[in-house]
Amino acid sequence: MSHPNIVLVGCGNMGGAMLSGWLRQGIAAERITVIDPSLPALPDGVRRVAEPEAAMDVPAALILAVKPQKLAEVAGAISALAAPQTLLLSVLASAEIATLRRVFPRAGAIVRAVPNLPAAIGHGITALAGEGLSPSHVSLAETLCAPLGPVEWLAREALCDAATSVSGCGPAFLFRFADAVARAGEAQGLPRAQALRLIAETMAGAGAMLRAADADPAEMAARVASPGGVTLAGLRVLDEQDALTRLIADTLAAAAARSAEMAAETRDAVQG
Ligand SMILES: NC(=O)C1=CN([C@@H]2O[C@H](COP(=O)(O)OP(=O)(O)OC[C@H]3O[C@@H](n4cnc5c(N)ncnc54)[C@H](O)[C@@H]3O)[C@@H](O)[C@H]2O)C=CC1
Ligand SMILES: O=C(O)[C@@H]1CCC=N1
Repeated sequence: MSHPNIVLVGCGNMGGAMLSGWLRQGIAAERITVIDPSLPALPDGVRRVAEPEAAMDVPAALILAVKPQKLAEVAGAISALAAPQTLLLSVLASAEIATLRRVFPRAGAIVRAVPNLPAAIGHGITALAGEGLSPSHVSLAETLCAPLGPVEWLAREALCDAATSVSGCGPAFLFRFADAVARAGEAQGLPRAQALRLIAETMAGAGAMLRAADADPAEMAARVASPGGVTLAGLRVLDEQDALTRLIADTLAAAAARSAEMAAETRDAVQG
């Protein structure tokens, strides 16, 4: 199979996870160039430059993985790399396709991706959005994101804020939950490290069951809770006045609102 040539702009947490995934998937290192002024250490064969060079070939895929605040700064330097034969794939939270189109007017197609941190170990999930894409652009976007874990296409770009709040930020919310459980377990006498091992495996196991089963999470909880038993006593606390549901709704609403706000900031920075 011939591999696309790829230019990755920004090789931190997310760009680094994507790069590892492509190499694991068998994409030849020689086909990949990383542009990052911090010049991170890279696997053998991957080309590394601090800034774009005049003689650089136009890539089949240009991946943007810098912080959203850097978009205006990087765009000037790399916009020539996004040509009509190029798929621009951006993982920037809150950079709208219209904003990206404004700074990359010649790009053949633009896809907005919402990945998450477990991508670093191949267990992420990536939500994608794009309009008017050709089958080959859809296929290339999926090839680029598949090494990170499953890929989901969103029905419309406007759902990116919601996807960011659910799965983009989701690992942070679950890490907080694990921390709270470990603290509570510790208060009941368990060593913290052991409490963390217990909750980490419990989250992984419950997640695997949720993914595999055709059941609703409420039914899954009911399978754990024996009538008059221990789980029910705990669930009553979570369910009292919908405490957990309301806390999570407020948490995700705050994240989605910030995502929309950042989209406006990024739009303004680019227009500025
Ligand atoms: N970390 C996460 O869980 C998620 C991150 N994202 C998005 O991924 C993007 C990257 O986030 P992280 O990887 O966490 O950030 P990071 O800070 O780990 O990586 C950013 C990289 O960009 C590089 N960089 C800075 N200026 C540059 C320039 N002018 N040209 C090229 N490279 C430059 C930095 O040296 C760094 O290596 C962000 O836009 C974020 O919204 C999206 C979903 C989840
Ligand atoms: O916190 C952020 O802005 C990014 C987007 C989702 C996860 N990290």
